[in-house]
Amino acid sequence: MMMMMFLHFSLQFLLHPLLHFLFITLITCLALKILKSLTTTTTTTTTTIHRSRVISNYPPGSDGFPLIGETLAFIAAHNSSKGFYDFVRTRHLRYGNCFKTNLFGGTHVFVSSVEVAKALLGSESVDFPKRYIKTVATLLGEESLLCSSHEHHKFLRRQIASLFTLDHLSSSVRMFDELTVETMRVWKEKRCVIVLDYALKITFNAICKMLLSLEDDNEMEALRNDVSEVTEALLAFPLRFPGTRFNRGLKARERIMDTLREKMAMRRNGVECKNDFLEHLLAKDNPDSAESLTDQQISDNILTLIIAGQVTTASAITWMVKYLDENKEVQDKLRLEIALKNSDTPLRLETLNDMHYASKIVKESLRMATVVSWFPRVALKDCQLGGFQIRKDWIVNVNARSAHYDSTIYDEPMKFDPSRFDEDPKPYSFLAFGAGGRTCLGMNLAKEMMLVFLHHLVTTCRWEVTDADPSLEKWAMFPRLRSGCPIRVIPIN
Ligand code: HEM
Repeated sequence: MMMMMFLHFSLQFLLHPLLHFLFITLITCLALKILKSLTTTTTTTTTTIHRSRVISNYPPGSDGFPLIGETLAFIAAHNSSKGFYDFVRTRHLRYGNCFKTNLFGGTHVFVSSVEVAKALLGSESVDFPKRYIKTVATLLGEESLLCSSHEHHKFLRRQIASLFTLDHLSSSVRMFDELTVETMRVWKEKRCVIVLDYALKITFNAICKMLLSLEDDNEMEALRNDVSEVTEALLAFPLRFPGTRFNRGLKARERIMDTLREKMAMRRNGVECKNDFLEHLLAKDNPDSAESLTDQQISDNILTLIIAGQVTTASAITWMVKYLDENKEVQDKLRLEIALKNSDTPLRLETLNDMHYASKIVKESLRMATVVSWFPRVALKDCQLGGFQIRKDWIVNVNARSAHYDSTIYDEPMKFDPSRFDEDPKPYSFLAFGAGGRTCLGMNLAKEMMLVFLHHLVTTCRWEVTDADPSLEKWAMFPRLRSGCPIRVIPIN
Protein backbone atom coordinates (compact mmCIF):
# COMPACT_ATOMS: atom_id res chain seq x y z
CA MET A 1 0.00 0.00 0.00
CA MET A 2 2.80 2.39 0.99
CA MET A 3 4.57 1.49 -2.21
CA MET A 4 1.42 2.21 -4.23
CA MET A 5 1.02 5.61 -2.54
CA PHE A 6 4.65 6.45 -3.20
CA LEU A 7 4.30 5.53 -6.85
CA HIS A 8 1.09 7.53 -7.11
CA PHE A 9 2.68 10.65 -5.64
CA SER A 10 5.81 10.26 -7.74
CA LEU A 11 3.66 10.03 -10.85
CA GLN A 12 1.54 13.03 -9.83
CA PHE A 13 4.74 14.96 -9.19
CA LEU A 14 6.22 14.14 -12.54
CA LEU A 15 3.03 14.76 -14.47
CA HIS A 16 2.40 18.25 -13.08
CA PRO A 17 3.85 20.32 -15.92
CA LEU A 18 5.67 22.91 -13.81
CA LEU A 19 7.10 20.50 -11.23
CA HIS A 20 8.00 18.12 -13.99
CA PHE A 21 9.78 20.95 -15.78
CA LEU A 22 11.66 22.06 -12.67
CA PHE A 23 12.66 18.52 -11.78
CA ILE A 24 13.99 17.81 -15.24
CA THR A 25 15.72 21.20 -15.36
CA LEU A 26 17.65 20.45 -12.19
CA ILE A 27 18.66 17.02 -13.45
CA THR A 28 19.67 18.41 -16.84
CA CYS A 29 21.73 21.24 -15.33
CA LEU A 30 23.45 18.80 -13.03
CA ALA A 31 24.24 16.41 -15.88
CA LEU A 32 25.52 19.21 -18.10
CA LYS A 33 27.72 20.56 -15.35
CA ILE A 34 29.23 17.16 -14.58
CA LEU A 35 29.81 16.55 -18.28
CA LYS A 36 31.46 19.93 -18.65
CA SER A 37 33.73 19.40 -15.67
CA LEU A 38 34.75 16.00 -17.08
CA THR A 39 35.55 17.33 -20.53
CA THR A 40 37.45 20.44 -19.48
CA THR A 41 39.70 19.04 -16.79
CA THR A 42 42.80 19.13 -18.99
CA THR A 43 42.48 22.85 -19.59
CA THR A 44 41.55 23.88 -16.06
CA THR A 45 44.86 25.49 -15.15
CA THR A 46 45.20 27.64 -18.23
CA THR A 47 41.53 28.61 -18.14
CA THR A 48 41.80 29.79 -14.56
CA ILE A 49 44.81 31.96 -15.33
CA HIS A 50 43.08 33.35 -18.39
CA ARG A 51 39.95 34.07 -16.37
CA SER A 52 41.67 35.85 -13.53
CA ARG A 53 43.51 38.04 -16.03
CA VAL A 54 40.45 39.27 -17.95
CA ILE A 55 37.60 38.66 -15.54
CA SER A 56 36.71 42.33 -15.16
CA ASN A 57 36.15 42.51 -18.90
CA TYR A 58 33.29 39.98 -18.97
CA PRO A 59 29.78 41.38 -19.34
CA PRO A 60 28.16 42.22 -15.97
CA GLY A 61 25.51 39.88 -14.60
CA SER A 62 24.93 37.13 -12.11
CA ASP A 63 25.80 33.44 -12.41
CA GLY A 64 23.01 32.67 -9.93
CA PHE A 65 23.08 29.48 -7.91
CA PRO A 66 25.66 26.74 -8.39
CA LEU A 67 24.65 24.30 -11.14
CA ILE A 68 21.28 25.80 -11.99
CA GLY A 69 22.36 29.43 -12.38
CA GLU A 70 19.30 31.65 -12.86
CA THR A 71 17.23 28.95 -14.57
CA LEU A 72 14.52 28.96 -11.91
CA ALA A 73 14.01 32.73 -12.23
CA PHE A 74 13.76 32.31 -16.01
CA ILE A 75 11.19 29.52 -15.66
CA ALA A 76 9.26 31.59 -13.10
CA ALA A 77 9.06 34.46 -15.61
CA HIS A 78 7.92 32.04 -18.31
CA ASN A 79 5.21 30.80 -15.99
CA SER A 80 4.01 34.30 -15.06
CA SER A 81 1.59 36.65 -16.78
CA LYS A 82 4.48 39.04 -17.55
CA GLY A 83 6.05 36.48 -19.91
CA PHE A 84 9.62 35.19 -20.22
CA TYR A 85 10.97 38.49 -21.55
CA ASP A 86 10.47 39.96 -18.07
CA PHE A 87 13.52 37.97 -16.98
CA VAL A 88 15.61 39.74 -19.63
CA ARG A 89 13.95 43.15 -19.12
CA THR A 90 14.76 43.33 -15.39
CA ARG A 91 18.41 42.39 -15.97
CA HIS A 92 18.71 44.81 -18.85
CA LEU A 93 17.52 47.56 -16.48
CA ARG A 94 20.01 46.44 -13.82
CA TYR A 95 23.10 45.86 -15.96
CA GLY A 96 22.60 47.78 -19.21
CA ASN A 97 22.85 46.90 -22.90
CA CYS A 98 25.04 43.83 -22.42
CA PHE A 99 24.75 41.36 -19.58
CA LYS A 100 25.32 37.70 -18.93
CA THR A 101 23.41 35.06 -17.05
CA ASN A 102 23.51 31.32 -16.58
CA LEU A 103 20.58 29.28 -17.91
CA PHE A 104 20.15 25.51 -18.27
CA GLY A 105 23.83 24.91 -17.54
CA GLY A 106 25.20 27.38 -20.13
CA THR A 107 26.26 31.04 -20.19
CA HIS A 108 23.89 33.34 -22.10
CA VAL A 109 24.80 36.90 -23.03
CA PHE A 110 22.07 39.38 -24.05
CA VAL A 111 23.14 42.37 -26.16
CA SER A 112 21.09 45.12 -27.72
CA SER A 113 23.42 47.61 -29.38
CA VAL A 114 23.11 48.26 -33.11
CA GLU A 115 26.87 47.71 -33.58
CA VAL A 116 26.78 44.29 -31.94
CA ALA A 117 23.63 43.31 -33.87
CA LYS A 118 25.53 44.14 -37.05
CA ALA A 119 28.60 42.17 -35.95
CA LEU A 120 26.52 39.11 -35.04
CA LEU A 121 23.87 39.06 -37.75
CA GLY A 122 25.55 40.89 -40.64
CA SER A 123 27.82 39.48 -43.30
CA GLU A 124 26.57 35.99 -42.46
CA SER A 125 28.78 36.04 -39.42
CA VAL A 126 30.54 32.67 -39.58
CA ASP A 127 31.92 32.94 -36.05
CA PHE A 128 28.41 33.17 -34.59
CA PRO A 129 26.18 30.51 -36.22
CA LYS A 130 22.54 30.27 -35.27
CA ARG A 131 21.94 28.33 -32.12
CA TYR A 132 18.92 26.05 -31.94
CA ILE A 133 17.64 23.60 -29.36
CA LYS A 134 17.97 19.90 -30.17
CA THR A 135 14.22 19.32 -29.65
CA VAL A 136 13.51 21.82 -32.44
CA ALA A 137 15.60 19.76 -34.88
CA THR A 138 13.87 16.56 -33.76
CA LEU A 139 10.42 18.05 -34.25
CA LEU A 140 10.97 20.11 -37.41
CA GLY A 141 13.45 17.67 -38.93
CA GLU A 142 17.22 17.64 -39.39
CA GLU A 143 16.76 19.16 -42.87
CA SER A 144 14.84 22.18 -41.59
CA LEU A 145 16.24 25.52 -42.69
CA LEU A 146 16.05 26.69 -39.07
CA CYS A 147 18.49 24.05 -37.88
CA SER A 148 20.88 23.56 -40.80
CA SER A 149 24.61 24.30 -40.67
CA HIS A 150 26.14 27.29 -42.48
CA GLU A 151 26.89 25.79 -45.94
CA HIS A 152 23.82 23.57 -46.04
CA HIS A 153 21.71 26.50 -44.88
CA LYS A 154 22.86 28.57 -47.85
CA PHE A 155 21.74 25.83 -50.26
CA LEU A 156 18.35 25.28 -48.59
CA ARG A 157 17.69 28.99 -48.23
CA ARG A 158 18.38 29.56 -51.93
CA GLN A 159 15.88 26.86 -52.90
CA ILE A 160 13.15 28.04 -50.57
CA ALA A 161 13.68 31.76 -51.19
CA SER A 162 13.05 31.13 -54.89
CA LEU A 163 9.42 30.37 -53.98
CA PHE A 164 8.69 33.85 -52.66
CA THR A 165 8.42 35.37 -56.13
CA LEU A 166 6.30 38.39 -57.05
CA ASP A 167 3.88 36.06 -58.84
CA HIS A 168 3.35 33.97 -55.75
CA LEU A 169 3.01 37.05 -53.57
CA SER A 170 0.41 38.49 -55.97
CA SER A 171 -1.71 35.36 -55.96
CA SER A 172 -1.43 35.11 -52.19
CA VAL A 173 -2.85 38.65 -51.88
CA ARG A 174 -5.96 37.51 -53.77
CA MET A 175 -6.32 34.42 -51.63
CA PHE A 176 -5.74 36.24 -48.32
CA ASP A 177 -8.17 38.92 -49.43
CA GLU A 178 -10.92 36.30 -49.81
CA LEU A 179 -10.13 34.74 -46.44
CA THR A 180 -10.21 38.13 -44.70
CA VAL A 181 -13.45 39.21 -46.35
CA GLU A 182 -15.06 35.98 -45.15
CA THR A 183 -13.68 36.54 -41.63
CA MET A 184 -15.09 40.07 -41.54
CA ARG A 185 -18.49 38.72 -42.64
CA VAL A 186 -18.43 36.35 -39.64
CA TRP A 187 -17.30 39.15 -37.31
CA LYS A 188 -20.17 41.38 -38.41
CA GLU A 189 -22.58 38.58 -37.68
CA LYS A 190 -21.11 37.51 -34.32
CA ARG A 191 -20.30 41.00 -33.00
CA CYS A 192 -18.10 39.66 -30.13
CA VAL A 193 -14.98 37.77 -31.20
CA ILE A 194 -11.50 36.83 -29.99
CA VAL A 195 -9.06 38.31 -32.49
CA LEU A 196 -6.22 35.81 -31.90
CA ASP A 197 -8.47 32.79 -32.61
CA TYR A 198 -9.43 34.12 -36.03
CA ALA A 199 -5.93 35.41 -36.80
CA LEU A 200 -4.49 31.95 -36.11
CA LYS A 201 -7.09 30.37 -38.34
CA ILE A 202 -6.71 32.62 -41.35
CA THR A 203 -2.91 32.73 -41.27
CA PHE A 204 -2.83 28.94 -41.07
CA ASN A 205 -5.32 28.53 -43.91
CA ALA A 206 -3.47 31.06 -46.06
CA ILE A 207 -0.06 29.46 -45.57
CA CYS A 208 -1.42 25.94 -46.19
CA LYS A 209 -3.20 27.04 -49.36
CA MET A 210 -0.05 28.69 -50.58
CA LEU A 211 2.18 25.71 -49.80
CA LEU A 212 -0.10 22.76 -50.47
CA SER A 213 -3.35 24.10 -52.00
CA LEU A 214 -5.32 22.56 -49.14
CA GLU A 215 -9.06 23.17 -49.53
CA ASP A 216 -10.84 20.45 -47.60
CA ASP A 217 -11.96 21.76 -44.19
CA ASN A 218 -11.48 18.44 -42.39
CA GLU A 219 -8.03 17.94 -43.82
CA MET A 220 -7.12 21.50 -42.85
CA GLU A 221 -8.48 21.05 -39.31
CA ALA A 222 -6.55 17.79 -38.79
CA LEU A 223 -3.32 19.39 -39.99
CA ARG A 224 -3.95 22.47 -37.83
CA ASN A 225 -4.29 20.32 -34.70
CA ASP A 226 -1.12 18.41 -35.52
CA VAL A 227 0.87 21.58 -36.22
CA SER A 228 -0.33 23.01 -32.93
CA GLU A 229 0.87 19.83 -31.09
CA VAL A 230 4.30 20.17 -32.73
CA THR A 231 4.49 23.89 -31.85
CA GLU A 232 3.61 23.21 -28.21
CA ALA A 233 6.29 20.51 -28.02
CA LEU A 234 9.07 22.81 -29.25
CA LEU A 235 9.80 24.10 -25.76
CA ALA A 236 9.01 20.84 -23.93
CA PHE A 237 11.56 18.52 -22.37
CA PRO A 238 12.52 15.68 -24.69
CA LEU A 239 10.84 12.87 -22.76
CA ARG A 240 9.57 10.19 -25.09
CA PHE A 241 7.01 8.67 -22.70
CA PRO A 242 3.36 8.28 -23.62
CA GLY A 243 1.41 11.31 -22.41
CA THR A 244 4.32 13.80 -22.41
CA ARG A 245 3.98 16.94 -24.45
CA PHE A 246 7.14 16.09 -26.39
CA ASN A 247 5.87 12.65 -27.31
CA ARG A 248 2.55 14.09 -28.50
CA GLY A 249 4.55 16.48 -30.69
CA LEU A 250 6.56 13.62 -32.19
CA LYS A 251 3.41 11.64 -33.00
CA ALA A 252 1.89 14.72 -34.61
CA ARG A 253 5.06 15.20 -36.68
CA GLU A 254 4.78 11.59 -37.93
CA ARG A 255 1.18 12.19 -39.03
CA ILE A 256 2.19 15.40 -40.82
CA MET A 257 5.05 13.61 -42.59
CA ASP A 258 2.61 10.84 -43.70
CA THR A 259 0.26 13.46 -45.15
CA LEU A 260 3.11 15.17 -46.99
CA ARG A 261 4.40 11.87 -48.38
CA GLU A 262 0.88 11.09 -49.62
CA LYS A 263 0.61 14.51 -51.26
CA MET A 264 3.99 14.11 -52.97
CA ALA A 265 2.99 10.69 -54.32
CA MET A 266 -0.28 12.14 -55.69
CA ARG A 267 1.57 14.93 -57.45
CA ARG A 268 4.12 12.52 -58.93
CA ASN A 269 1.39 10.14 -60.13
CA GLY A 270 -0.42 13.04 -61.77
CA VAL A 271 -3.52 12.53 -59.57
CA GLU A 272 -3.17 16.13 -58.41
CA CYS A 273 -1.52 19.12 -60.09
CA LYS A 274 -1.50 22.61 -58.54
CA ASN A 275 0.39 25.84 -58.81
CA ASP A 276 1.77 25.93 -55.27
CA PHE A 277 5.04 25.73 -53.34
CA LEU A 278 4.99 21.93 -53.17
CA GLU A 279 4.66 21.68 -56.95
CA HIS A 280 7.62 24.04 -57.42
CA LEU A 281 9.78 22.17 -54.95
CA LEU A 282 8.96 18.87 -56.65
CA ALA A 283 9.86 20.35 -60.01
CA LYS A 284 13.43 20.65 -58.69
CA ASP A 285 13.43 16.88 -58.29
CA ASN A 286 16.15 16.05 -60.78
CA PRO A 287 18.85 13.62 -59.65
CA ASP A 288 21.31 15.17 -62.12
CA SER A 289 20.88 18.68 -60.77
CA ALA A 290 22.89 20.06 -57.86
CA GLU A 291 19.84 22.16 -56.95
CA SER A 292 17.59 19.15 -56.44
CA LEU A 293 15.88 18.63 -53.08
CA THR A 294 15.22 15.29 -51.38
CA ASP A 295 11.73 14.36 -50.16
CA GLN A 296 12.94 14.81 -46.59
CA GLN A 297 14.23 18.31 -47.35
CA ILE A 298 10.91 19.22 -48.94
CA SER A 299 8.70 17.92 -46.14
CA ASP A 300 10.85 19.23 -43.26
CA ASN A 301 10.81 22.68 -44.82
CA ILE A 302 7.10 22.71 -45.59
CA LEU A 303 6.52 22.03 -41.89
CA THR A 304 9.11 24.70 -40.99
CA LEU A 305 7.37 27.33 -43.13
CA ILE A 306 3.99 26.61 -41.56
CA ILE A 307 5.36 26.79 -38.02
CA ALA A 308 7.60 29.83 -38.64
CA GLY A 309 4.80 31.72 -40.38
CA GLN A 310 1.50 31.02 -38.68
CA VAL A 311 1.77 31.95 -35.01
CA THR A 312 4.18 34.85 -35.61
CA THR A 313 1.89 36.56 -38.13
CA ALA A 314 -1.26 35.83 -36.10
CA SER A 315 0.33 37.32 -32.96
CA ALA A 316 1.46 40.41 -34.89
CA ILE A 317 -2.07 40.94 -36.32
CA THR A 318 -3.58 40.64 -32.83
CA TRP A 319 -1.17 43.20 -31.33
CA MET A 320 -1.91 45.55 -34.25
CA VAL A 321 -5.66 45.43 -33.50
CA LYS A 322 -4.93 46.23 -29.84
CA TYR A 323 -2.60 49.16 -30.63
CA LEU A 324 -5.10 50.64 -33.07
CA ASP A 325 -7.88 50.38 -30.50
CA GLU A 326 -5.72 52.44 -28.13
CA ASN A 327 -4.86 54.99 -30.82
CA LYS A 328 -8.06 56.11 -32.53
CA GLU A 329 -6.33 59.07 -34.19
CA VAL A 330 -4.09 56.62 -36.07
CA GLN A 331 -7.20 54.73 -37.21
CA ASP A 332 -8.76 57.97 -38.47
CA LYS A 333 -5.65 58.86 -40.43
CA LEU A 334 -5.62 55.41 -41.99
CA ARG A 335 -9.31 55.61 -42.95
CA LEU A 336 -8.53 58.91 -44.64
CA GLU A 337 -5.65 57.37 -46.60
CA ILE A 338 -7.87 54.53 -47.79
CA ALA A 339 -10.70 56.94 -48.73
CA LEU A 340 -8.33 59.24 -50.67
CA LYS A 341 -6.67 56.39 -52.54
CA ASN A 342 -10.10 54.98 -53.35
CA SER A 343 -8.47 51.55 -53.18
CA ASP A 344 -10.53 48.97 -55.00
CA THR A 345 -11.23 45.52 -53.67
CA PRO A 346 -10.37 42.73 -54.21
CA LEU A 347 -6.99 44.05 -53.18
CA ARG A 348 -3.97 43.66 -55.42
CA LEU A 349 -0.26 43.81 -54.64
CA GLU A 350 -0.02 47.23 -56.33
CA THR A 351 -2.80 48.59 -54.09
CA LEU A 352 -0.94 47.38 -51.02
CA ASN A 353 2.30 48.98 -52.24
CA ASP A 354 0.42 52.27 -52.39
CA MET A 355 -0.83 52.08 -48.78
CA HIS A 356 2.03 54.13 -47.30
CA TYR A 357 0.54 55.07 -43.94
CA ALA A 358 -0.83 51.53 -43.47
CA SER A 359 2.69 50.15 -44.06
CA LYS A 360 4.00 52.37 -41.31
CA ILE A 361 1.27 51.08 -38.97
CA VAL A 362 2.38 47.54 -39.74
CA LYS A 363 6.03 48.42 -39.02
CA GLU A 364 5.18 50.25 -35.81
CA SER A 365 3.05 47.31 -34.63
CA LEU A 366 5.94 44.96 -35.38
CA ARG A 367 8.36 47.21 -33.49
CA MET A 368 6.17 47.45 -30.41
CA ALA A 369 5.11 43.79 -30.41
CA THR A 370 8.61 42.42 -31.28
CA VAL A 371 7.10 38.98 -31.71
CA VAL A 372 10.56 37.32 -31.81
CA SER A 373 12.22 38.91 -28.78
CA TRP A 374 15.82 37.77 -29.31
CA PHE A 375 17.92 35.74 -31.74
CA PRO A 376 20.39 33.23 -30.28
CA ARG A 377 23.84 32.67 -31.79
CA VAL A 378 26.75 30.66 -30.43
CA ALA A 379 30.34 31.92 -30.17
CA LEU A 380 32.70 29.50 -31.93
CA LYS A 381 35.79 31.02 -30.29
CA ASP A 382 36.87 33.45 -27.59
CA CYS A 383 36.43 37.01 -28.84
CA GLN A 384 35.66 40.65 -27.99
CA LEU A 385 32.15 41.98 -28.55
CA GLY A 386 30.93 45.48 -27.75
CA GLY A 387 33.95 45.99 -25.49
CA PHE A 388 33.37 42.76 -23.54
CA GLN A 389 35.18 39.46 -23.50
CA ILE A 390 33.05 36.57 -24.84
CA ARG A 391 34.14 32.97 -24.39
CA LYS A 392 33.84 30.08 -26.82
CA ASP A 393 30.50 28.23 -26.56
CA TRP A 394 28.69 31.10 -24.87
CA ILE A 395 25.30 31.80 -26.36
CA VAL A 396 25.00 35.40 -27.46
CA ASN A 397 21.43 36.63 -27.91
CA VAL A 398 20.68 39.72 -29.98
CA ASN A 399 18.07 41.42 -27.82
CA ALA A 400 15.73 42.85 -30.47
CA ARG A 401 13.01 43.92 -28.04
CA SER A 402 15.39 46.05 -26.04
CA ALA A 403 16.73 47.70 -29.22
CA HIS A 404 13.13 48.47 -30.25
CA TYR A 405 12.49 50.19 -26.92
CA ASP A 406 15.78 52.07 -26.75
CA SER A 407 15.11 55.82 -26.51
CA THR A 408 18.46 56.62 -28.14
CA ILE A 409 17.21 54.80 -31.25
CA TYR A 410 13.46 55.46 -31.13
CA ASP A 411 12.11 58.71 -29.71
CA GLU A 412 9.43 58.09 -27.04
CA PRO A 413 9.60 54.34 -27.63
CA MET A 414 6.48 53.57 -25.57
CA LYS A 415 4.35 55.69 -27.90
CA PHE A 416 2.57 54.02 -30.83
CA ASP A 417 3.61 56.42 -33.56
CA PRO A 418 3.63 55.08 -37.16
CA SER A 419 4.99 58.37 -38.49
CA ARG A 420 8.37 57.60 -36.88
CA PHE A 421 8.81 55.45 -40.00
CA ASP A 422 8.46 58.46 -42.32
CA GLU A 423 12.17 57.92 -42.65
CA ASP A 424 13.76 54.52 -42.97
CA PRO A 425 15.21 53.24 -39.69
CA LYS A 426 18.99 53.02 -39.41
CA PRO A 427 20.46 49.65 -40.42
CA TYR A 428 20.18 47.01 -37.68
CA SER A 429 17.84 49.14 -35.55
CA PHE A 430 14.58 47.61 -36.82
CA LEU A 431 14.89 43.90 -36.11
CA ALA A 432 11.33 42.57 -36.26
CA PHE A 433 12.36 40.14 -39.01
CA GLY A 434 15.99 39.74 -37.95
CA ALA A 435 18.81 40.81 -40.27
CA GLY A 436 21.64 39.43 -42.40
CA GLY A 437 21.86 35.92 -43.84
CA ARG A 438 19.10 34.61 -41.58
CA THR A 439 16.54 37.39 -42.21
CA CYS A 440 12.97 36.10 -42.17
CA LEU A 441 12.12 34.48 -45.50
CA GLY A 442 8.41 35.17 -45.09
CA MET A 443 8.88 38.88 -44.31
CA ASN A 444 7.04 40.19 -47.39
CA LEU A 445 4.30 37.61 -47.07
CA ALA A 446 3.76 38.51 -43.40
CA LYS A 447 3.62 42.27 -44.14
CA GLU A 448 1.25 41.60 -47.00
CA MET A 449 -1.13 39.57 -44.77
CA MET A 450 -1.04 42.31 -42.12
CA LEU A 451 -1.86 45.00 -44.72
CA VAL A 452 -4.78 43.07 -46.24
CA PHE A 453 -6.16 42.40 -42.76
CA LEU A 454 -5.73 46.03 -41.77
CA HIS A 455 -7.50 47.30 -44.87
CA HIS A 456 -10.57 45.10 -44.40
CA LEU A 457 -10.66 45.68 -40.67
CA VAL A 458 -10.94 49.46 -40.86
CA THR A 459 -13.20 49.51 -43.91
CA THR A 460 -15.62 46.94 -42.45
CA CYS A 461 -15.98 47.97 -38.85
CA ARG A 462 -15.07 49.96 -35.81
CA TRP A 463 -14.26 47.95 -32.72
CA GLU A 464 -13.50 48.17 -29.05
CA VAL A 465 -11.36 45.83 -26.98
CA THR A 466 -13.60 44.45 -24.21
CA ASP A 467 -10.87 43.07 -21.96
CA ALA A 468 -7.89 45.37 -21.46
CA ASP A 469 -5.98 42.91 -19.24
CA PRO A 470 -2.33 43.15 -20.44
CA SER A 471 -1.39 39.71 -19.03
CA LEU A 472 0.53 37.50 -21.39
CA GLU A 473 -0.09 33.84 -22.09
CA LYS A 474 2.12 31.58 -19.97
CA TRP A 475 4.64 29.32 -21.70
CA ALA A 476 3.93 30.86 -25.08
CA MET A 477 6.76 30.77 -27.59
CA PHE A 478 5.98 34.34 -28.73
CA PRO A 479 4.54 37.08 -26.50
CA ARG A 480 0.78 37.16 -26.92
CA LEU A 481 -2.18 38.33 -24.85
CA ARG A 482 -3.68 35.73 -22.53
CA SER A 483 -7.15 37.08 -23.37
CA GLY A 484 -6.48 36.67 -27.10
CA CYS A 485 -7.79 40.26 -27.46
CA PRO A 486 -11.59 40.03 -27.32
CA ILE A 487 -13.39 42.81 -29.22
CA ARG A 488 -16.90 44.11 -29.78
CA VAL A 489 -17.44 44.76 -33.47
CA ILE A 490 -19.46 47.73 -34.69
CA PRO A 491 -20.09 47.27 -38.43
CA ILE A 492 -19.77 50.29 -40.70
CA ASN A 493 -22.89 50.62 -42.94
C1 HEM B 1 4.97 38.90 -38.42
C2 HEM B 1 5.39 37.69 -38.76
C3 HEM B 1 6.80 37.19 -38.66
C4 HEM B 1 7.82 37.59 -37.84
C5 HEM B 1 7.78 38.68 -36.76
C6 HEM B 1 8.98 36.78 -38.16
C7 HEM B 1 10.22 36.91 -37.57
C8 HEM B 1 11.34 36.19 -37.93
C9 HEM B 1 12.65 36.42 -37.41
C10 HEM B 1 13.03 37.49 -36.38
C11 HEM B 1 13.50 35.53 -38.01
C12 HEM B 1 15.01 35.45 -37.83
C13 HEM B 1 15.42 34.70 -36.57
C14 HEM B 1 16.93 34.64 -36.38
O1 HEM B 1 17.69 35.36 -37.03
O2 HEM B 1 17.34 33.86 -35.52
C15 HEM B 1 12.69 34.70 -38.89
C16 HEM B 1 13.18 33.66 -39.65
C17 HEM B 1 12.39 32.92 -40.50
N1 HEM B 1 11.08 33.12 -40.83
FE1 HEM B 1 9.88 34.56 -40.08
N2 HEM B 1 8.64 35.90 -39.16
C18 HEM B 1 7.32 36.12 -39.51
C19 HEM B 1 6.60 35.49 -40.51
C20 HEM B 1 7.08 34.48 -41.30
C21 HEM B 1 6.34 33.84 -42.37
C22 HEM B 1 4.93 34.23 -42.83
C23 HEM B 1 7.12 32.84 -42.87
C24 HEM B 1 6.86 31.88 -43.99
C25 HEM B 1 5.70 31.40 -44.32
C26 HEM B 1 8.38 32.88 -42.13
C27 HEM B 1 9.45 32.04 -42.34
C28 HEM B 1 10.68 32.18 -41.74
C29 HEM B 1 11.80 31.30 -42.01
C30 HEM B 1 11.79 30.11 -42.97
C31 HEM B 1 12.87 31.76 -41.24
C32 HEM B 1 14.29 31.16 -41.17
C33 HEM B 1 15.20 31.87 -42.14
C34 HEM B 1 16.61 31.33 -42.10
O3 HEM B 1 17.05 30.81 -41.07
O4 HEM B 1 17.28 31.46 -43.12
N3 HEM B 1 8.31 33.89 -41.19
N4 HEM B 1 11.38 35.14 -38.84
